[in-house]
Formats: sequence, structure tokens, C-alpha cells
Amino acid sequence: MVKVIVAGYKGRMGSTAAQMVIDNPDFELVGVYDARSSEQNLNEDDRFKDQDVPAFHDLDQIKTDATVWIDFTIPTAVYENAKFALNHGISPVIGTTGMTDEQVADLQALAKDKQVGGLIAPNFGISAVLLMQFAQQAAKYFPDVEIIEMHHDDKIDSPSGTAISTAKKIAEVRQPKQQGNPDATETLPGARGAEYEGMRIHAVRLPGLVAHEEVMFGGPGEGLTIRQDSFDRISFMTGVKVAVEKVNQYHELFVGLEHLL
Ligand SMILES: NC(=O)C1=CN([C@@H]2O[C@H](COP(=O)(O)OP(=O)(O)OC[C@H]3O[C@@H](n4cnc5c(N)ncnc54)[C@H](OP(=O)(O)O)[C@@H]3O)[C@@H](O)[C@H]2O)C=CC1
Ligand SMILES: O=C(O)C1=N[C@H](C(=O)O)C[C@H](O)C1
Repeated sequence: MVKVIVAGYKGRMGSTAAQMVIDNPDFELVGVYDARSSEQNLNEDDRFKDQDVPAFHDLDQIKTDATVWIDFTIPTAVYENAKFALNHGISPVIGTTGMTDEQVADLQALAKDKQVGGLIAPNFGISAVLLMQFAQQAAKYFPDVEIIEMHHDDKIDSPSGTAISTAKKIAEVRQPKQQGNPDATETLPGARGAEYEGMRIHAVRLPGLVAHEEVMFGGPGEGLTIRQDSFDRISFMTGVKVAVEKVNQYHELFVGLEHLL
């Protein structure tokens, strides 16, 4: 039985993850955490009325025998949450996006020091993991690329963690290139999107969307578009489940679900 605490349990992803843990006979939900909530028990939340699980709202108050910490919170909270988990020998399974490269490196060093396993996955969806792998493969032959990520309009961070991760994976194999016309100008600032090593990333925010990404490649006389869609947040739960099952076996903090698949 894997004992799990879920941080950000009131949010879109945290509540979905808490339900996944409750529904899985091999997992036990032993705590929930949300710094902005004042509930003492999960059963005070209408969606979880029959669950008797302690709810915490201050890191210092948390007393738990959890071995896995699932985190779907906000960019400004996740680093301290992950540090807390690692310092208490709890394996973090982090879906929250928006950490800096320095913060990730710090957490990896801490995990190694504490010999605690963990995972940071910018996307737990299998379609997104495959899209990133296919895009990396294509970039060897097509150095001209535009990444377009599309999300619901409540999303805080942009570009998405998945888009940044896609760009990093492409940059590992792509011959360095500043794309487009060197004399190009923007009549409206930002028209060409964000820049990562000469590639452009565009962030679309619209009600009705969940999480979607297209990677467009162009070459002389041809093009290739790779697209993935998360139509429902359930799409992320396969990956979260795998991570919860496996993460305690390791003694280092991985970045990317592919390391545990
Ligand atoms: N890796 C993946 O596969 C996926 C990652 N994500 C990422 O997960 C994160 C959450 O997304 P989503 O569920 O849509 O966002 P939500 O805004 O719905 O949920 C975030 C929750 O965290 C709470 N919160 C705020 N501060 C803290 C804190 N200090 N400690 C604990 N909880 C806190 C929020 O409370 P309040 O509402 O009161 O502010 C809210 O309930 C984002 O970073 C998103 O990019 C999303 C989908 C998939
Ligand atoms: O905020 C979201 O919704 C999502 N966030 C992650 C990201 O930033 O890549 C993963 C997925 O795209 C959904």
C-alpha cells in the first residue's frame, strides 16, 4: 500500500489526483494540503464528503506517514513544497509547472543528498510524452520549428511547462539556428511569440480548451505537424499512477515521465 499526500487538492488537477488515489486499491490517501484552505478534514469538501483524511494548510503542521507527495499547486509554492517532502523522506511526484532551472537543479541535489526518489513531470499525459519524443526525432531533419501550446484561460504560467520541455528536447539535437528573416520587425510587439534558442513558442489561452500542443516543422517544399490533445484531466492520471507506484524505488529526482515508463 502506497501512502500518499496530495498538495493542491482543491484545484482542478489536485482534486482529480486525490480521486485517483482514493479509487486505487493499492494507494491510500493519508493527507491533503492546501496553503489557502482552512479545512481540517477532506470531508469538509463537498466532493469528498465520505473521506476521513486530515487536511493541512501550513507546511510546519504536517505530520504524516506518507511516502509519496503529489503536487499540483502553483509556481510560487511548488519549490518549498518539494523541499519539505524531500527533507522529510517523502518522494515528490510533481506536476506543477513554472519552476526555474536553478530550482530544479537544487531539488535534484537535495534528493541525491537525502537519497530520496522523485519525479518532476511537465506533462503526465502519454500523448504529450510521445509528442516530445517524436518532435525531438523530427528536429534532427527539420531545424525550423514553431511550438504552439493551447490551454484553458485559467492557466497561470506561460509558456506551458510542456512547451518549454519540448523546446529543450529539440534544442538537444537541432543544429543551432536563428529562424526567420534576420531583418524581420514586429509591428505589434510579441507577434512572433517567445524565443528559445532561435525557435518560437506561442501560447494560446481560450475557455473550452484543456491542454493541447502542436509542433510545426517546415523545410524546403514540405512541412510536418505533430499534435497532441488532452481533452480531459483524466488523461494525466495514467502517468501520475505509474509515478506513485514506482517513485519510491529510486534515490534520485528525475525530470520527465519517460524515465519511469
Ligand atoms: N504535469 C502535468 O501533467 C500537469 C500539470 N499541471 C500543472 O499543475 C498545476 C496546477 O494546475 P491546476 O490544477 O489546473 O490549477 P488550480 O489553480 O486548479 O489548482 C492549484 C491549487 O493549488 C492551490 N494552492 C495555491 N497555493 C498553494 C500552496 N502554497 N500550497 C498548496 N496549494 C496551493 C490553489 O488554491 P487557490 O485556488 O486557493 O489559489 C489551487 O487549489 C499548474 O502548475 C499546471 O501547469 C496541470 C495539468 C497537468
Ligand atoms: O495548466 C495546465 O492545464 C497544464 N499544465 C502543464 C504544462 O504547463 O505543460 C501540463 C498540461 O499542458 C496542462
